[in-house]
Amino acid sequence: MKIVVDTNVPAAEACFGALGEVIRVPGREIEPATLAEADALVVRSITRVDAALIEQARGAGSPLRFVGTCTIGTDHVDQQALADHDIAFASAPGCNADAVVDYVLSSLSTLAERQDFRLAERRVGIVGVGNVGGRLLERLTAMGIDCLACDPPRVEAESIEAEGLAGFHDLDTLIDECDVLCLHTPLVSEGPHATRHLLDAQRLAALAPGTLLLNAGRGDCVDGRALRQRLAGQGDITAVLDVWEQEPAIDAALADLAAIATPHIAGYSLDGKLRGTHRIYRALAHHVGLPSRLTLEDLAPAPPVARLVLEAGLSPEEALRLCLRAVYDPRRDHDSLHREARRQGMAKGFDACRARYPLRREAASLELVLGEGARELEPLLAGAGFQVRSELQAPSAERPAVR
Ligand SMILES: NC(=O)C1=CN([C@@H]2O[C@H](COP(=O)(O)OP(=O)(O)OC[C@H]3O[C@@H](n4cnc5c(N)ncnc54)[C@H](O)[C@@H]3O)[C@@H](O)[C@H]2O)C=CC1
Ligand SMILES: O=C(O)C(=O)[C@H](O)COP(=O)(O)O
Repeated sequence: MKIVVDTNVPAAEACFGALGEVIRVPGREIEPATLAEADALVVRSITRVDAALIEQARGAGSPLRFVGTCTIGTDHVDQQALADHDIAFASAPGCNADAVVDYVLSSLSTLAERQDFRLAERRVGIVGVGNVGGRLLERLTAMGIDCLACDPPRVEAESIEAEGLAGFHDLDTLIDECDVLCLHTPLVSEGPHATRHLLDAQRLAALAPGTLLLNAGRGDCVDGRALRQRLAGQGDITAVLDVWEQEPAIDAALADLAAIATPHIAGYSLDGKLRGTHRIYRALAHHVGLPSRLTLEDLAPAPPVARLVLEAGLSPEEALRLCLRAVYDPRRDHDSLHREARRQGMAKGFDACRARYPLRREAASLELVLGEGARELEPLLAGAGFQVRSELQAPSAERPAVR
């Protein structure tokens, strides 16, 4: 079996090599000719697996019978076209959701320092309460932060009482009542809950001065032109943008105006990427009737920063920021996007940052040991997703490296 795999998929040789011959191809270079002899295709989100790719590959005799994307989002895959050609499909729901939540928490904490506010005094609106938004809601609530949630498709599909969704609100209520708006919606082009330009010019104009807008869903969910105009004109709101229209050739002027601008890496923890690879490895093995013996734990190395000891002297805000930055500091990715864009132009720079992404682990991989004087930080830091123990307890027997 020949398996074409995007070069940005980690551990592909270890996983897919056990099932067949692995052929590495950069995601943006995958075209019909690449699939001439491929039985399986494994991508991330930058490869458009559309009807044209499938029809031309099949027309030229490609034996393709499986496509897997090691990502949460599936908007780059035309699933109907795959079904029409009897090609199986798998994705990796939730694989990097915790990494995105780390990104959000660390970005908010960084802006709280820069703009001198206390996160605990802000109300956060979460739009799209699935794997990412749901975990964000859980962690923020556990940290004692007031949140409002918006997810009309869920409210419509589920029984409100049974699922405890009574506290959900519509988007315009979040816009009116929240200081921070976090977007975690998929890109849906059609239908009653379409998300393309969900934040359009009108909604962007309705954001109160001082609002902090964070988009880590899909770039097309926000009207980038209107956002650029609001930021350039009034300059009274703050934007944290990880996703963009027309990646990788994104609007450089918008990137300059964003307080934190990153190249679609919110989910780029090693843990998240390995979970994605491993899910697709298992799906492909199942599809071809082979055993999948490798476990996720086989793939993940020990985290480089395994433990921090906190003693008295830090405010809750300082402690939170320090611990979040020990796993992820968004300023690094913001700086590297701007540096690489200056060096090689935006499109190449954007992709270069993603291709050479430094090692990053998730909050759950870091153990925090609280000394006597730091005990009161426990609810905040455990709520933020760290493993927390007090000095007097025995060390935890086993570290959950990747789950
Ligand atoms: N920036 C990054 O690196 C990453 C971005 N993503 C993006 O985040 C999206 C969300 O990820 P998950 O939470 O794992 O997906 P999910 O499918 O678990 O949840 C998405 C939620 O959005 C809701 N939704 C759909 N349309 C909506 C609308 N019009 N208004 C409000 N809510 C709406 C859905 O009902 C669902 O509950 C992915 O589809 C992907 O596009 C995911 C991972 C990494
Ligand atoms: O999982 C998703 O959905 C994402 O957005 C990915 O984390 C993005 O990673 P790439 O596909 O751009 O490598």
